[in-house]
Amino acid sequence: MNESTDLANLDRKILDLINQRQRLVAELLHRNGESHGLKEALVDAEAIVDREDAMLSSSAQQSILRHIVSACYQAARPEQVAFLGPVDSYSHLAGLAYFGDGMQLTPVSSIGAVFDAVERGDCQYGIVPIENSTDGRIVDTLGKLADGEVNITGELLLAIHHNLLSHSASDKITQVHSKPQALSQCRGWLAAHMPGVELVETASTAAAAEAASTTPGIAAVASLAAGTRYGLEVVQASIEDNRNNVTRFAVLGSGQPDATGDDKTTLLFEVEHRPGALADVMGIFRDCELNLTWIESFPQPGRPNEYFFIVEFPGHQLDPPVANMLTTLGQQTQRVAVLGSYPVGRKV
Ligand SMILES: O=C(O)C(=O)C[C@]1(C(=O)O)C=C[C@@H](O)C=C1
Repeated sequence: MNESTDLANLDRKILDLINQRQRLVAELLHRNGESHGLKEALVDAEAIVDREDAMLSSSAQQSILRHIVSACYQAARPEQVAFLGPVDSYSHLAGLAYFGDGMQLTPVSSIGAVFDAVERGDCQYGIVPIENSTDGRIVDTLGKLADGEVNITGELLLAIHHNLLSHSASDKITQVHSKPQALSQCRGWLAAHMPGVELVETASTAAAAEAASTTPGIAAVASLAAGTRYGLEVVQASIEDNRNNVTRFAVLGSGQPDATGDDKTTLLFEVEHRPGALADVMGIFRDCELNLTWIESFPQPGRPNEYFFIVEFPGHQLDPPVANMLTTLGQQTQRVAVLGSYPVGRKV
């Protein structure tokens, strides 16, 4: 037997095992219904990747397992994830990294449409950017989260490296297209290297790459994957102003994930319009020893000078310190809504 036959035999065994696994998933879903969904299965799969003896890195093992887990679920019970498209947007790349490519990822045309698809039940999950390390919060996402129709069920932190992509050489570029957040993350580089070139806002970075592919003189700020898909040249790679540029994505769904021991909670609250109201709420977090990792204020539509607040802190809403804090907060604020308690996300 030569090495290539050995390898082919191993591959057959791997496929047999995956098929065996798929049948087991189908049986479990038939018996237990919705109680153990894809999201929980992905969390379980991550937890078993801890093999010191393995030659593959733990991130490679995780990525292989994620694809197998999602392909098995997809075959047993097809589910869809809505994302801001077209394909090869950063939201698409985040969806692939989180769910694996066995899952059906469905492009829609705006962040609002991702929420709508999950609310209507057309898609079981959605993935949306929530915060960028250079540019801050993503307003469209926070506005829709405040409606409270869907939950955050997970998160993923994606390293973002932008590229200037075009059919034209840099001295022939007359317009640079991209989503406002992406243009903003590169504003220093664009001011230094493309002075006087018109900046045009698009619905997504991948939509910008599509536009650049059809019109000479247009360049896009987008992912390398989008450049390859649309046959564009890389005029300049890594043009983000901050080398550690990271966007945090929220995974939307209708369920409430169980506690895992390494969770965080995203919370929305509204306080009375009176002196010290916000300080009183901060005192509740202090007394319950909950360390805030994010705080955002957001204007109340149609109520000048009034705001709602979104905060995040470690812990699950069913953990006793968090549950106690929620009871007190409920008594002292006008509105409290847990937007999600979910496992702390990994960075890819
Ligand atoms: O336009 C895209 O490719 C997106 O997925 C959206 C988005 C965003 O709005 O933050 C996501 C990540 C990057 O920060 C830039 C753009």
